[in-house]
Amino acid sequence: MIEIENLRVVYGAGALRTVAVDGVSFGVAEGQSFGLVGESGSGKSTVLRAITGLAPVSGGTIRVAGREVPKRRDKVFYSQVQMVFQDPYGSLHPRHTVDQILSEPLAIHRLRDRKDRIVEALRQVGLGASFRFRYPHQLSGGQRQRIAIARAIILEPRVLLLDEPTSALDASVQAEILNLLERLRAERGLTYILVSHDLAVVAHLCERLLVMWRGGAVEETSAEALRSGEVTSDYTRTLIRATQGFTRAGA
Ligand SMILES: Nc1ncnc2c1ncn2[C@@H]1O[C@H](COP(=O)(O)OP(=O)(O)OP(=O)(O)O)[C@@H](O)[C@H]1O
Repeated sequence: MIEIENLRVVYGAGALRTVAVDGVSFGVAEGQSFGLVGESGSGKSTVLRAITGLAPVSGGTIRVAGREVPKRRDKVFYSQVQMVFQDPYGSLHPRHTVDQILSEPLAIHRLRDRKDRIVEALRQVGLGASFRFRYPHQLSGGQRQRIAIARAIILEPRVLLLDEPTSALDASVQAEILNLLERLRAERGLTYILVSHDLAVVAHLCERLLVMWRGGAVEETSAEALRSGEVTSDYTRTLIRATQGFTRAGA
């Protein structure tokens, strides 16, 4: 479903030039959940932003469902690929109701039956129809993230790019959102790429993952190998040790 080959992303120029991602390659089969892990600044978010057209790709190729993505991502791309960000408050327009927030992608894609689609998307994320008339500040953090997920699935995409989707939430709400994401993937055959600094979250949701360091790929491995410690690189071993609670959560 997704093929990334030799991806390179360079921000800025001159003294401000930063090579954020260099020579990263991986593939994700349809229906699979793939994790990107690594310390802060390793380039995880940049990979997602490059796929969705929010970061400057200066080398390599990105294919979605066999098609190389066009330089300017088009409607076909956004009907296949949607992104969920870490901070649901920042990503939802504060003066728009849930109805307006969920209507926007439907209007852009000229889809009919908007009310029915909105009520159905709310149902899918476990919220009732009355939530249509609320503003983001009238929602809890978990409900806001459910709205962000509803907005991402309302166009019925095949791929969700999840950038730290539970990091801003309390532990109990985190678990609810992870369960919701797992259920949606199972029901809809969605393909996920999940960025998280939390190895327990990645091991819970993903079968395979790529460990990144300073913009490069350290190793591709499985959640199973993470849990049992059967990884090949010293860096991954250090990352496992540094992640507090991982052994507990993964045990
Ligand atoms: N818009 C930008 N302009 C310039 N440099 C950027 C920009 N966004 C990210 N970078 C740089 O690119 C590198 C990778 O950042 P990125 O956000 O992808 O890392 P990350 O692994 O997702 O980290 P975190 O978990 O802290 O978000 C960092 O050195 C960062 O400073």
